[in-house]
Amino acid sequence: MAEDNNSGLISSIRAAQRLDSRGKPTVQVSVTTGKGTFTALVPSGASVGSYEAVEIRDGNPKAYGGNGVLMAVHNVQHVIGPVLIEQKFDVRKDLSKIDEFMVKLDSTHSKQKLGVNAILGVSMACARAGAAGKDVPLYEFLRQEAEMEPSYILPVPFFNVLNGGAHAGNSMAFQEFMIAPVGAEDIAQAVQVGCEVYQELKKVLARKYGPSATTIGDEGGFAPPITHPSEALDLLTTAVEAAGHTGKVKFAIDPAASEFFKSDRLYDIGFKTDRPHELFPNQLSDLYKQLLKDYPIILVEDPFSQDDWNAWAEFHRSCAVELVGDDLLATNVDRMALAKQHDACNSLLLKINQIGTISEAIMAARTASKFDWQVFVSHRSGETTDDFIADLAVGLGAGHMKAGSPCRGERVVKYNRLMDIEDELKATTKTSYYAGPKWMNTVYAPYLKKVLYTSIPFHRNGSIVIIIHRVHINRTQIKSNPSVPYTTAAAWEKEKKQFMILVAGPRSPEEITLPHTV
Ligand SMILES: C=C(OP(=O)(O)O)C(=O)O
Repeated sequence: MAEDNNSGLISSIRAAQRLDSRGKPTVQVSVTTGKGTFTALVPSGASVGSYEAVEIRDGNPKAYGGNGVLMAVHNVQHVIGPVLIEQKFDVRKDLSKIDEFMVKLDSTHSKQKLGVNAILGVSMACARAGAAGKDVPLYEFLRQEAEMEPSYILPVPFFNVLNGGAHAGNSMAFQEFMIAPVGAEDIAQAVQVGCEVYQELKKVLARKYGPSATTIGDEGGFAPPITHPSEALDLLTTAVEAAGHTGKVKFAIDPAASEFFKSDRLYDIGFKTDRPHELFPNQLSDLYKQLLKDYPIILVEDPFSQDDWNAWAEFHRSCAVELVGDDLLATNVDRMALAKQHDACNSLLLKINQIGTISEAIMAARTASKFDWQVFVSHRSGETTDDFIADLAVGLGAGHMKAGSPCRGERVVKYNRLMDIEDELKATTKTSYYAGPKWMNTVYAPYLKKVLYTSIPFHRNGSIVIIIHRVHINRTQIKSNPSVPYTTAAAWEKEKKQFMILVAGPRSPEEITLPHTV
């Protein structure tokens, strides 16, 4: 019994200043229990939204240009650590209590007193210690914390292969151009497809712009000398074709529009050049709609600034695409409630350091489910070699995750972890599947009433295809059995009398025509 207690009780919490992928200091936290010592590293963003929790930097110009995090390290070791240990929390079952305790200890809305970089490190390390205490993998621990179904969805990886915006020194205003191998069979194949397209893209860029165009941005994507988004999407189209993966790969964009929003409601997509190119929200919206028409884009993140509610709502009303709120939502349930009121989006970008504790991130994911939104798990541009978010994406059954390009250690560590999890799950009798079209339930829109968990809706032959993993029927949550997907209209015809399902991704059933075969 004593040993059992030791598995969950914290005996020490230590912190140290380490580096992130931009060579900027970050916080490392190590939590020790009877099961060992469990360490976590905290990520950091560049395009940081106004509603994010606040990280503490020392501001001493003589050390790391003011970016040191010794104060946050001090807060972990001398403020949070001692009182948390005193509480005798059991990390196996008390993660939400631990997180709540730290939130109260900080007492500010944005965690600016102790620093989100201090609090998050403790929360992550405690989750790891909790998993070890329960003798389960981290994804399983997080799944239980989130009270998810006991089946495992391996997320579609969204590789950010062309970088712009605040993440690269080129003239491209839009921050991210992602490829999503939705047509792969499993994670291993998705990673292979992503890598093959990435390598072809490198050759295409070298041929077109010379070898210097293959230098990379903060997230490991290339940063060629291009300015218009259609140039980027043409390059992706060519690379996908050259890699022989046409049809298997869809695209996603993150303009990160708060970065080029000007106070007078204008967006300047020339902001990285000496020639301003200012657009009103409706003009920017038209540009996106044209891109959606011309390319197989299945997801758009932050197309407008974080407070431009009208632009978000209008775009959401008029476009059948996964519309993700990043700066807009800041992984914050209050912001999510506001967005729901405005009907501004249909998907949550989930970044753990935007909110600052794992329990609050899980609550944001659960709130997204309640709203019938998608959850898109995300890294930060200033990442670390910590692979925590791969387990989180599986634990939450999020269906998709972005962690940059398949290049640079801090990015590939997440994709490698997903492949490890997949291998591990395949070796068990547990139900697991890749959130790609192999498991697609293709159904007729008029019969769709409420989907709780889908993968990303995507276009095929001019129609929108939705993968349904979990649905609500008369308020009862049921799982679609992944081994028996509704692959034909006839199969669905049989089931539709029992199932009333509502489309979560696209705007409304009326706007959708679905094909009836996979
Ligand atoms: C990952 C992103 O970048 P950053 O971490 O700089 O916010 C993003 O904007 O989605």
